[in-house]
Amino acid sequence: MHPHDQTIFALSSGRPPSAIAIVRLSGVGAGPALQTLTGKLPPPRLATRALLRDDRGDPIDDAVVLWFPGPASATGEDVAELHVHGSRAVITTLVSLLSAMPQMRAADRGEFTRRAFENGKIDLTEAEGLDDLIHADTDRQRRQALRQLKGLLGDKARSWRDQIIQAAALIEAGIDFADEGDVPAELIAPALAWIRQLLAEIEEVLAAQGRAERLRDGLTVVIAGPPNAGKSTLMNQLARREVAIVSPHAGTTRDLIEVALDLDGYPVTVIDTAGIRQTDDPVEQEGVRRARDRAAQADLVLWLTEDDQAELERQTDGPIWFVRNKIDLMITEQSGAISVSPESPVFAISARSGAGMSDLLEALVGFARDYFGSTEHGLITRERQRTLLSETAAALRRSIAVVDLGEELAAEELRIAALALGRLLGRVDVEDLLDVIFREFCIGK
Ligand SMILES: Nc1nc2c(ncn2[C@@H]2O[C@H](COP(=O)(O)OP(=O)(O)OP(=O)(O)O)[C@@H](O)[C@H]2O)c(=O)[nH]1
Ligand SMILES: [K+]
Ligand SMILES: [Mg+2]
Repeated sequence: MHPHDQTIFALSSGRPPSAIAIVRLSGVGAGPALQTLTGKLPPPRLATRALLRDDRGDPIDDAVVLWFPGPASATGEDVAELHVHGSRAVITTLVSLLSAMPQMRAADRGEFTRRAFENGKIDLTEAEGLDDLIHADTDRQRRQALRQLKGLLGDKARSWRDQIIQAAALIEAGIDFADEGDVPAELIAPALAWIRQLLAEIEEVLAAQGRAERLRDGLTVVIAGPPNAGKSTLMNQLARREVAIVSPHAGTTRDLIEVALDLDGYPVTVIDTAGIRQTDDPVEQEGVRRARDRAAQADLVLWLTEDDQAELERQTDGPIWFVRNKIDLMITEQSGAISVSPESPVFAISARSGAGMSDLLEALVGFARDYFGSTEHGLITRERQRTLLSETAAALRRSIAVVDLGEELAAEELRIAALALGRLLGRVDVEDLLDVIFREFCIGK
């Protein structure tokens, strides 16, 4: 336990006004605060109606309060929740009353979760899962975050760490036995077999990753092409609202315009760009420069033109789909996927009428499916986790490689492997890291 002398509080629900607002408190002062506001402590873990009063005894609000005495609470400390009416006036009054109480202050970002972590309620991978869950935009992201929150990676890491420590103990026992000469092979062989088995498991998890990290970040699709091709019109079609200005004037779009889409559960960011052409207008030149830059970093470029002879400008080594627009103006109106060659498909659409859009959307969903792959079993969702797991695997590999040179060297590598897993779980020297991780959280979480 890391007892904090400060009690923290925060508005844990969204921005007021709202129907109901939840103010959460954690720390030794949570009980006294509840008592001061309501006159008495309610029974634990039971939603209880109570009239909140200020320090002069004037009523603030008719509320529902909850009392979770520690350590059986979310943070491991005493926790109180005040469910009040979500008006700015009620919340302001409540916050100023709480702030005036001794040893009581507003919580930093993620501070409730940090206390839960410090009190051993969750490990670091679960904290990361919690953060992902709060920020999940799509269903697939939500499911992935929930897997992490359930501690699947944490459970694995804990079990690997315990086994590595046991394998190291086997080897070290051998070293102690062998006062002179070599450690008996009967002790080393099973330890080595065990390490190989663990290495294989970790490598399997590492191989399945990458995809899961992608799901966190999403896929970027850039719409590029010559001016007036209808890029902004297509953008609006995909977004199903008027995010970008459309006009017959060539050079309308200058800035990059982004929308976040949920394509069949996959998070996709679509970016509309300035029409690419030679121009003397310095503002438009800057727009063209940004368009080229962004296209070069895209996971997929939709090169939109209204002329099927048009030159495709290749700014990226990545995939480019050729999309011919304004087919409503053509005599032969073939719409949809014209060529289904997977490397360079060609589509014909009318961004204005929507003709051919369903084929294009279907192809985009297919692209997203391939890009993200099967994420159902991905356990790693962050660079931090991948780096530490790779370090673990590397140390295990080295321990196998050096065992012939000396058992002490192998045991040392195993300690390094166990340490990396300890960091993954947040058990060892991660103090500096904690600030970085929890700063990303919401206030009140
Ligand atoms: N007939 C027809 N007109 C279209 C279609 N798509 C876009 N337009 C028209 O083409 C003109 C240019 O459309 P925008 O969406 O502004 O084109 P843009 O590529 O974003 O243009 P810039 O931002 O200037 O590069 C507008 O007048 C649109 O209404 C289409 O499918 N059919
Ligand atoms: K335009
Ligand atoms: Mg435009």
